[in-house]
Amino acid sequence: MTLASPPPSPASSHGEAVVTALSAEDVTVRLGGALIVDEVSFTVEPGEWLTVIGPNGAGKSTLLHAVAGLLAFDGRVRLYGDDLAALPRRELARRIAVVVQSPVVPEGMTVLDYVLLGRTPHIHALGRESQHDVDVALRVCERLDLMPFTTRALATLSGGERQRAILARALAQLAGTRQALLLLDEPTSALDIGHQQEVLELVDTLRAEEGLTVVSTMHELSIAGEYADRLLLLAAGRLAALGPAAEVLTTELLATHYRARVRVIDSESGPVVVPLRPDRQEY
Ligand SMILES: Nc1ncnc2c1ncn2[C@@H]1O[C@H](COP(=O)(O)OP(=O)(O)OP(=O)(O)O)[C@@H](O)[C@H]1O
Repeated sequence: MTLASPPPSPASSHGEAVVTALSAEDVTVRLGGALIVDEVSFTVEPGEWLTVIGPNGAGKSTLLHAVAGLLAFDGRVRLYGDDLAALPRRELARRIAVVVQSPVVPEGMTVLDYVLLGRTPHIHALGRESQHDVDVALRVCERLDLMPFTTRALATLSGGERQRAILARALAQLAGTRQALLLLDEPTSALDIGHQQEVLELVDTLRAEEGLTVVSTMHELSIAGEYADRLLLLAAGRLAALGPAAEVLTTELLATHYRARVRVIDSESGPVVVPLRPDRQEY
């Protein structure tokens, strides 16, 4: 069953061979006169999961919003070779779905109607959603175990259920779209560890099954390292490190950029970051 983008095509819409899903070149964002993101460059391959980490205020959300085309920036972002600045907004909305930290949810809106909002870029101006759009929304709800909640107001859901509904809207948005990108800003910040796992496993499954390319931000470093193929460490708006978790989650880098004293334990699933109390040498 296809919910999101089918496995990416090896060619861009211009016909040339393209292997990179997302390419950011010298992305720079200024807000209120301040330099928030400073010449950040990176690439993400189709089906890859890149997670941006970094201390509070480093510019993670700002970078994600720039890549989503939601913020003005200098530099260049390409989506499967297509310059983001040249893409019509409607196409952008079909190809990039963003799950923001606290989305504005219309009061009283049911889960199904909220998920259907994801189909907006696919509906003709002044048109209504088609039966196909409703079918897509229902399939996504089914996939995310939301069927018992479709007629419930979103506001009445628990944090974990609501997070699944927000993800469902994003997946409904990308359904049937080739060369799509899922951007997740702190997708698990309000969730307990069980629900964190549930949401992240789901994204990972969809990535494997549908070839979704994912870029997220996250504070939980060990979990970020466990799910992402690579981590991008952002510090004061600049790229401080980029690579597999084992290369980025080091005591030295975390001490320098987070001012944190931590112990990094190697485990089967990757590095586990444990805070070290000042009066303790070891756990
Ligand atoms: N409109 C604005 N004008 C001026 N500064 C802004 C504006 N919006 C955000 N900032 C600043 O940009 C910096 C980066 O914010 P951003 O939300 O991108 O950081 P973050 O790394 O996602 O932080 P956190 O981990 O705390 O969520 C912060 O210092 C914030 O105060």
